[in-house]
Amino acid sequence: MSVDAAPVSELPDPRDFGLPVVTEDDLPDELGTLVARVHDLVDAVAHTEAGSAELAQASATVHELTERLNVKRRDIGAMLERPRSDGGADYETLTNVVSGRSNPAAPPLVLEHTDDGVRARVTLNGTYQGPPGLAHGGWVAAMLDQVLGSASAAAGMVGLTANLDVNYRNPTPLNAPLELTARVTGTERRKVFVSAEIRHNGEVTAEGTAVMVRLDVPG
Ligand SMILES: CCCCCCCCCCCCCCCC(=O)SCCNC(=O)CCNC(=O)[C@H](O)C(C)(C)COP(=O)(O)OP(=O)(O)OC[C@H]1O[C@@H](n2cnc3c(N)ncnc32)[C@H](O)[C@@H]1OP(=O)(O)O
Repeated sequence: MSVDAAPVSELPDPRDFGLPVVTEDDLPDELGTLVARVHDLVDAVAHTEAGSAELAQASATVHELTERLNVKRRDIGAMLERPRSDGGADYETLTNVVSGRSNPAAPPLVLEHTDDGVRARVTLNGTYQGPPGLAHGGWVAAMLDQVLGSASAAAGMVGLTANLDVNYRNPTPLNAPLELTARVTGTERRKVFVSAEIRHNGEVTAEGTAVMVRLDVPG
C-alpha cells in the first residue's frame, strides 16, 4: 500500500504500545520487487496447468527459497513509519494482509488521503476469487474494513473495529479497477463511526459501515 503525504491529525506512536518500528530506509528496494514477484507467483500457482515434472521442480525451488528467507525473520507487529510533509509521521502495519508493504498476499492497494477521508484504488487478480470470476465476499469485507480503519486513523483516531456491517449491492469483479472511499461520519466517546463503499465504473458493488473503538495510549 502506498499513502500520500497529505497532512492528517497526529497519530499515536506505535513505540508507546511496545511495537517495533521500521522506516522506509530500512526496507531495501529489492523487497518491493520480491513482494510484487511473489504476488504474481501466487497467481501463477493458482492458475498453472504445468505438468508434474515442472511442478516438482518449482516446489523444490520455492522450498529452497523459503528456507533462505526464513534465516532472517522480522518480528511480528512491525510498523512502518513514513515522514509527512508537515513534520509528523504516518504509520502502517508492515505485513497487514490487506495493505502491508511487505506482504505478497495483499492486493496492490494504493491509498490516499482526501478532503473528507481516504480513497483507495485496487485491481484484484484471480487469487481473490470467491464465486467463479468474482471477488470473494470476505475480501470485499476485508478491504472495506481496511479503508474504514484508515479513514478513522487519517482523522487522528486509531482504533480497532468493534462492529462491521457490509451490504453486497452488486458482484465485485476481478481484473477490473475498483475504487474504495471511506470517511468518518461521527464520534461518541471512544466510538468512531465510519462509512465506506467500493465502486466499479462508478457503480457501487459493496458498502460498509463500522464502529471503531479508539485506542488509548498507554500511560
Ligand atoms: C498502535 C499505533 C498505530 C499507529 C497507526 C496505525 C494506522 C492504522 C490504520 C489501521 C487500519 C486497520 C484496519 C483494520 C482494522 C482491524 O482489522 S481491527 C481487528 C478486528 N477487531 C478486533 O480484533 C477488535 C476485538 N475487540 C476488542 O478488542 C474490544 O472489544 C474493543 C473493540 C477494543 C472494545 O473493547 P473496550 O476497549 O473494552 O471498549 P468498551 O469499553 O467495551 O466499549 C467502548 C465503547 O464501544 C462500544 N462497543 C464495544 N463493542 C461494540 C460493538 N461490537 N459494536 C458496537 N459498539 C461497541 C461500547 O458500547 C462502548 O460504547 P459507549 O459506552 O462509549 O457508548
